[in-house]
Amino acid sequence: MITTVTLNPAIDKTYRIRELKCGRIHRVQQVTEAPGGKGINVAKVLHRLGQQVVATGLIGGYNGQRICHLLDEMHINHDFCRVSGESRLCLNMIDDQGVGTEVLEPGPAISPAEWKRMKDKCADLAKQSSFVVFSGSLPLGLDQSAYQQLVHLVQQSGAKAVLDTSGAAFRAALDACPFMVKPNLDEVRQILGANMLTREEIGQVIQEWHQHGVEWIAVSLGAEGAIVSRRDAGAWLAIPPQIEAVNPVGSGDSFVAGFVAGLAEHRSLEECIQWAVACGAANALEERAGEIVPDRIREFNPQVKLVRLSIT
Ligand SMILES: Nc1ncnc2c1ncn2[C@@H]1O[C@H](COP(=O)(O)OP(=O)(O)OP(=O)(O)O)[C@@H](O)[C@H]1O
Ligand SMILES: O=P(O)(O)OC[C@@]1(O)O[C@H](CO)[C@@H](O)[C@@H]1O
Repeated sequence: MITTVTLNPAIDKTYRIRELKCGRIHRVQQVTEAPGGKGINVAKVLHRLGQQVVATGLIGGYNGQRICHLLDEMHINHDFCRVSGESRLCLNMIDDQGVGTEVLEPGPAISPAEWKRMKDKCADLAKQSSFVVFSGSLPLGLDQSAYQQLVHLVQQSGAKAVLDTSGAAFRAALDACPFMVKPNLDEVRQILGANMLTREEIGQVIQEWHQHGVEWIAVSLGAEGAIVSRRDAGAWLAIPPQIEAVNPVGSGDSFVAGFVAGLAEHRSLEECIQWAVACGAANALEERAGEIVPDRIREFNPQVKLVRLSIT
């Protein structure tokens, strides 16, 4: 079984708007709604790939009920910790040019008792899981060490932790040596406090994280693909097929899902990378995050190019 942990789930709303301008009234052309938050997107893709998955995390209020209802409709197993606050709404407004503008609520405030229940649930689910995937931002009230605590706890029970988050929470979690991390390039820049990064500088960071004990590192680069590195095995630049993206929100989550599905099926290193990149590209063609078409992944998979890099 694979467990996905979303500490800050969301109802993802996508608005199609002709032209977005501050200070104006906008009439929405089309509205779509989906259960979201990064870990929930990972669960949706894993489910589509035929993996046995359970989605957990902290969920509350009417939005929380709605998220559970939407997951039930998709036949996705979930086992969330209920909290007293209201789960958030995340808005993505896409204009006629295809430019997306995201507005993300902070999420509810979590009490120490709610956090304790979350840790207990993670420990229980980890005992039944080969992989536990942690994705997304932290809701209010949680310490920046939240992922560090959870990664430590699940890896103690033998499951492998995969982490996709940003900022201080990411930095702190590195101390617990997650099995895999997947920041995007902006997140790496933010972690290092750098505006620009050369390929060599990305290589140095990857080396540093490997030395820390992280086995797999993927730095995703949007339409340009990803740099993926395995400790003691080297690094690759993976280039996706060129596509006309519809909505790339959730491509990172789809990448993580594809990668973990490959690992769970004991596929080769190259196959895991290609599958992940194909999933990311397939997601970018859908209106809703994580609702990829498996046939499209099979179509894209052989089109993903792998170039060996000499950065590690
Ligand atoms: N426009 C695109 N065309 C082809 N492939 C894409 C495109 N956008 C994303 N991908 C694929 O998906 C992967 C992940 O995308 P990206 O780097 O945007 O992740 P992210 O920023 O973490 O996304 P999110 O946080 O919205 O899930 C990329 O490495 C790439 O392989
Ligand atoms: O605030 P976070 O957790 O960093 O990001 C939340 C979010 O933008 O990420 C997903 C796409 O990756 C969306 O489903 C969701 O709304």
